[in-house]
Amino acid sequence: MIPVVFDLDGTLVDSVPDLAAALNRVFTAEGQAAFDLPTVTSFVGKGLANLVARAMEARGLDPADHKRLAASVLAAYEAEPSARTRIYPGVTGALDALRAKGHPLGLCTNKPEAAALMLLRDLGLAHHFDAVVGGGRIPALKPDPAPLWLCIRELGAESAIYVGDSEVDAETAQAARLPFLLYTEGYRKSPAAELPQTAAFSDFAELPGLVAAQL
Ligand SMILES: O=C(O)COP(=O)(O)O
Ligand SMILES: [Mg+2]
Repeated sequence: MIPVVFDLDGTLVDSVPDLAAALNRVFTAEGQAAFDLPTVTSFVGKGLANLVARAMEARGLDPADHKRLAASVLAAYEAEPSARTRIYPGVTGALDALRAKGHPLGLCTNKPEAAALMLLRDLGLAHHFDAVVGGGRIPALKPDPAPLWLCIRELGAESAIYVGDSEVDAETAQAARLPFLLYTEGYRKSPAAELPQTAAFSDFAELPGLVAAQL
């Protein structure tokens, strides 16, 4: 049975409140103003180091401080990755239904892998996934398709259906030439119709049917 591989932030979970808490803890300690949630949301998608770079740019900080600030934000995030993070409605039921049909499930996120694993464990999602590839495992990040292919290989497969929420995910699937199912309620910046996609859904109850339609 073909595997289904999921993105994490903005697809399975709304994690921005914890990302914002970690970012703001470090930035306010530096004497900088805190960011609101929509602004932090606009920084998400290409990993935590990139999120910190975008935040530094917004506050006009010296890029020479990036390594130090990125390490501080990662430490703050790893200390509390899940307290404010919520699973989107219907996710658990959809994962159960796909597994019951025999689909191996994978997770491919740009979030640093250790933090992603902590988050999955804290929210009781870890047991659903047969392979998890996060940021830092290999040098490449999505939209480079290499992390997605690594996840698919770890599932013992040569193809998959990819499910994500963002421009980065759509580009990743396109580069990999794999079917892409777009979750429309995540952190996408442009209109859903503008992203290359196989199909889109706004409710996880629709996902098992959409996957079945690809077979
Ligand atoms: O960490 C990010 O920037 C985005 O993470 P994602 O790949 O799970 O959406
Ligand atoms: Mg995402």
